[in-house]
Amino acid sequence: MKTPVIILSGFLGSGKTTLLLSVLKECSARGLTPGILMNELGKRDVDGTILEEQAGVQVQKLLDGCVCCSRKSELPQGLSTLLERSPDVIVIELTGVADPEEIRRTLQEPGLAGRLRHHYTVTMLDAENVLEFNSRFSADKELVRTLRKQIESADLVAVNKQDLAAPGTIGKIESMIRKHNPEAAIVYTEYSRIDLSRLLDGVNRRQASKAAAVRAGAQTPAMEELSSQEQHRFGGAVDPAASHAHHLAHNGHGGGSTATAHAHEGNGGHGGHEHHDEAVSFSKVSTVTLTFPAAEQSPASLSRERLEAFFRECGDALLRAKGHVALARHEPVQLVQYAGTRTFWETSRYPGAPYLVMIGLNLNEARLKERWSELFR
Ligand SMILES: Nc1nc2c(ncn2[C@@H]2O[C@H](COP(=O)(O)OP(=O)(O)OP(=O)(O)O)[C@@H](O)[C@H]2O)c(=O)[nH]1
Repeated sequence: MKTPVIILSGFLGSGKTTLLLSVLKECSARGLTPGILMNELGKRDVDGTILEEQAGVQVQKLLDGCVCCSRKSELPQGLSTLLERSPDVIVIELTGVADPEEIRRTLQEPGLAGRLRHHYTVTMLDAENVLEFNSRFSADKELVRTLRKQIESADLVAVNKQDLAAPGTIGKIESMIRKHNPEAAIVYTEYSRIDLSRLLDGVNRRQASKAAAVRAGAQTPAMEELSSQEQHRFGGAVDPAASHAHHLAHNGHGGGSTATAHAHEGNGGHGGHEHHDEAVSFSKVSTVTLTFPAAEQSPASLSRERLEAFFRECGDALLRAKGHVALARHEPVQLVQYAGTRTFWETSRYPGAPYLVMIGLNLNEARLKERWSELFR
């Protein structure tokens, strides 16, 4: 029996992890065992920690790069590791700059095609900001193209953050989605609350299906049938030419001809991963991880206001920030999330050393680190 795979896609901060948390709850209510694969651009795993903390699940993590390009060769191994745990369904949360179509192609590779089937792709959109992306990212054509592909390859587009959207924008967003994807279902959500039967209907418990198959004296044909329907719906087998074109495109734009350009972590973040020489990349998105000085070296320490001003100072270059931060006045450690120009705060139970991951376009790492250290003077 092939294991169904759900792909969660969408730009940075659009609500993928929020959706994943409700998918996990629903899996639990349905008695399903999920396998989670989470990909992060940065070296630190903020979202995986949230899932482990809030949903108590084990997460297979692929950090420090994107599984649609620089970390692509690690995806099959990550999926195989998950399959060893015999999950009923696998959910892949992509980075905000991943092309879900590349993941679908990987699922069709020999070695995986017989064990996995694509079940559903959901793309989350940030209703407050999505209409500005084309002009905001006009200098990074590959990023614009990837965001378009996220919409094109979705079975369901969730226009999230309705509470923050300006009146009158919804019609424009819907027209934009329809231009790129005439068939996808569209839903309008707050905090990624969607009808999860769309995603989970057709996902069965392995044990239950096995028993049914034994009773029927046959394999479970329904699953295999769905798989071929899916293949038909999405154009059948992998088109090697299309795949090749994608990689040429990766190579040809944005000046990023090496893997380090896509999710480059300053400070040699990609060292030690031998596949990088052959990987290609496209976007100018990069990450920088900021750490905290020891408490005794930072008597003035950090406040929420100063940190929010620090984010604002980065301007349009900053796309996303997240981390567990230690603040002044003995406040408990905070999970801070900067997404779409807003900052969200939550008390964190993260027990490790505090840190902050900054994700942006052409981030100036040296300048960022200098300004960061000034916050503690
Ligand atoms: N106001 C508001 N905030 C939301 C909504 N959905 C999600 N958020 C918040 O937006 C922030 C980012 O949400 P995530 O679910 O982490 O987004 P993501 O797409 O997983 O982010 P990355 O993995 O970094 O790309 C979090 O602080 C969420 O609580 C919404 O509908 N309204």
